[in-house]
Amino acid sequence: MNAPLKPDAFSVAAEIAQAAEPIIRFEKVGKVFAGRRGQKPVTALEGIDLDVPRGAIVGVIGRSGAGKSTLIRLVNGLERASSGRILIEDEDVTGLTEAGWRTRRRATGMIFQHFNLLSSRTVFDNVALPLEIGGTPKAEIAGRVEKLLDLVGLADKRERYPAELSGGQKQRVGIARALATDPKVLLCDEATSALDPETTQSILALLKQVNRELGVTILLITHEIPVIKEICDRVAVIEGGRIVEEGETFEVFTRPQHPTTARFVEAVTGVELPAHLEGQLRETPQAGGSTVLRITFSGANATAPVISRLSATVGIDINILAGRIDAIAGKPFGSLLVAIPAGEPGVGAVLGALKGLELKAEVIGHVA
Ligand SMILES: Nc1ncnc2c1ncn2[C@@H]1O[C@H](COP(=O)(O)OP(=O)(O)OP(=O)(O)O)[C@@H](O)[C@H]1O
Repeated sequence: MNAPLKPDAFSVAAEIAQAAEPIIRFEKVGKVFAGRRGQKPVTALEGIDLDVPRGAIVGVIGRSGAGKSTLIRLVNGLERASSGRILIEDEDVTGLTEAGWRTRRRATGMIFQHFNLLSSRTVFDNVALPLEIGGTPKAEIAGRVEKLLDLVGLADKRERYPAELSGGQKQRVGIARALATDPKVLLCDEATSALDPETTQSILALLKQVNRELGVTILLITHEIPVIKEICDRVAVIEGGRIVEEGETFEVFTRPQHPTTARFVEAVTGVELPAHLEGQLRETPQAGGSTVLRITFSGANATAPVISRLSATVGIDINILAGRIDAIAGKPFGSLLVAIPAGEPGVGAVLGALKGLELKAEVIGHVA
């Protein structure tokens, strides 16, 4: 009898390839809307190259009119690409017929900003709808819907109508309905934009649970950077119909390359000087004054007692002016603004010690 196969280098590599394999791939995708009544055509998307790895949560962020809705609508056939190709699970969907899309959409759930529930149907019947349309037997539908309502925490609301629910509860129904056909991909179109911050957090936690526990890949579009920070493994920044930056959320947030990205992430990573000091900031050191440094922490360093270590190493007083520590895609990241005595040896010694601790530091100015 053959010995059971052990994992070898090849199967490990295959597993890694599998993990990175895109479930959705955009290849040079463009979308031009024909101009209406003598208007010029509108180029909504141009040269979009984007991979959505299987099992990941990928966010696309951009301002109003950047092309986000058009991009996500291409993935379930609500819009058709004008150029390029879109592959879903290796199937080129660019030229699919409407009948082809009907089958394909069963593998792609979608949730919406305004929930799009049927007001005349109960919670149970809203969730059951995609299964009824797909011809699932009634007995099977009941079991499936019960499970989904348990998952989204609405088992006790099954006989309620949408008008009797809060926004967060409506979105939970939307999520249950989108998962009814057991899709591999969930598309989220500004799913939390109509919700208050606390409800947003609970819906994001549910989406993360759906991703991690059911293995559903999530592609979401949003104009809210906290949404990306909270749950996305990867982020693409879109502007004027083009992706201007794309990568792992933590990398993009901590080292933004494009000015648009920098502006977005500033809102969640930036730290500002107190107003009374901001006005006093000068480019040159002031005699007897202080130098203001921005220190950036990430990963393991973000939770280390850096300031006390630094103070002990260089033997000078470090005054904390402002700071923020947060988690980006689950990893700690922080910024501190500190003041140290101006001139040498203080500044040089502190910068040297920070480098030794693998922390990023920059002088942002001087105060009297
Ligand atoms: N059906 C359409 N016909 C003509 N132009 C369109 C159509 N749909 C979108 N556009 C245009 O395409 C561009 C991108 O629009 P899109 O709705 O994708 O942006 P968005 O980033 O989702 O914006 P918002 O957040 O405001 O919804 C805009 O200039 C928009 O006016």
